[in-house]
Amino acid sequence: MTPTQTEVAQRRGTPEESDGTPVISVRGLWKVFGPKADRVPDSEELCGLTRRELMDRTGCTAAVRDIDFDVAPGEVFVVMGLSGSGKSTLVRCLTRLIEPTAGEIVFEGQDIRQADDRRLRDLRRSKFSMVFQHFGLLPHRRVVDNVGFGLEIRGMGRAERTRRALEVVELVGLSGYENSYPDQLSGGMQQRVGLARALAGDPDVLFFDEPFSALDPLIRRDMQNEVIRLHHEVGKTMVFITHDLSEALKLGDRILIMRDGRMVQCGTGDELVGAPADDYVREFVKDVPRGEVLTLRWIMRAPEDEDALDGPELGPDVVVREATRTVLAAHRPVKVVENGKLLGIVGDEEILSVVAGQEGGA
Ligand SMILES: Nc1ncnc2c1ncn2[C@@H]1O[C@H](COP(=O)(O)OP(=O)(O)OP(=O)(O)O)[C@@H](O)[C@H]1O
Repeated sequence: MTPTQTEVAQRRGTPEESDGTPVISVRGLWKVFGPKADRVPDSEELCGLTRRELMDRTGCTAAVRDIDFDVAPGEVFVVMGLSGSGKSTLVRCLTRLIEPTAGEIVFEGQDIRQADDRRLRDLRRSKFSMVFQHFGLLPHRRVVDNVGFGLEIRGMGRAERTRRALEVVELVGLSGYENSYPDQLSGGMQQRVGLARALAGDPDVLFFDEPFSALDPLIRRDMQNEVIRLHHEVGKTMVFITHDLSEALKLGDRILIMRDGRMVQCGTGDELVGAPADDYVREFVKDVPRGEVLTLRWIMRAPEDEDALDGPELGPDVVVREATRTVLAAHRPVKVVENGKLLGIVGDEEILSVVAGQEGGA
C-alpha cells in the first residue's frame, strides 16, 4: 500500500519546532554477537569482512555496524530494512535491552551506555516506552488496568492511575472498552491498548518494533493513521521499525535504511526516492509512485528567457501530485518560491514526466 495524497499532505503538515538539539544522538554504534565480540569494532581487518567472512573467521555476527544518526525532537524516525538487516538489534541497543558492543548513545546529554542500573530503570520507566508486535497484554487484567500497569509499577496510586489510564484509553479511541479483557478485543484494538499503555507514562520517546506486522492490511492501515493522528495530538518523538517501505514513507519524517547491519542511507522519503544512495535503495524505491513523494524542489528547472514569469506561485515542498492541477491549469510555468525568492519554475512537461513515471531520479 502506498500513502494517499491526503496522508502525505498530513505528514507534510507536521513540522516540529526544534532548537536543533537531538533527542537521541548515536555515534559509531556496534553490536556484535559471538565470542570475543569486543575485538571486532576495533579491528580494521575484521571490520572489512563481509558478514559471511566474519562468521567463518570469528564465529561472530555483526548485527549493527558502525551506525551514526540523530533523532530530532518530535520526529518520527523510521528504521527500515529486510529481515535480518539489524533493525531490532539497533533499536534494542538504544534502550540497552541489548548491550551495544561499541559506540555512543547520547540522551539528555548523557551516554546511555554509561548509565547505572538505577538510571537505566528510570529511563525505561519514565522516559522511554516500547510497542511490540506481540502486544504483551496481561490477559487477566481489564483494558484500564493493562493501560495503567506501568504507572502502578512506578508507585502511582489507584485513583490517579485510573484517571490517567482512562484519559489515554479515550485518546486511542477505545472509550467504551475500558472494562473489557484483552481476549474480548480484536488484534487492532489490542494494539491500541498497547499504544495507550506506552503513552500512559507520558514518555519522551516511543519505540515501535514492527507493531503492525501481524495485523491484516486494512487494520494495519487504520493503525498507521492512528499513529499519525496521535503524533499530531501528542507530538512525541517516535522511533519506528518496519520492513515495509510504504509504511516507512507514510509515517517517517526521516527513514534510515539498513542492510547487513550497516546504514545505507538516511533521509526524508523524497530524498530516498529522488536521490537513492545506491542500487540497493534504488531497487527498494523503484515502485513508489514518484508524484506522491517527490516535491517541486526535485523537478523544478531554471527559467529561460522565453519563459513567462507571471504564473502562480507554489512552495518548493509542495508534493508534485498536489501541484498537478495548479500547474496544468496555469497555461504558463508555476514559479517555485521560498521566502520571496524564485528558486525555479515548473511547467506541464516537468509535472507530466513525473506523473507518467518518466522522470529520471538520481
Ligand atoms: N542473540 C543473538 N545472537 C546471535 N545473533 C543474533 C542475535 N540476535 C540477532 N542476531 C543476528 O543479528 C542479525 C540482525 O538481526 P535483527 O533481529 O536485528 O534483524 P531485523 O532486521 O530486526 O530482522 P527481523 O525483521 O527479521 O526482525 C541477524 O543476522 C540475526 O541472526
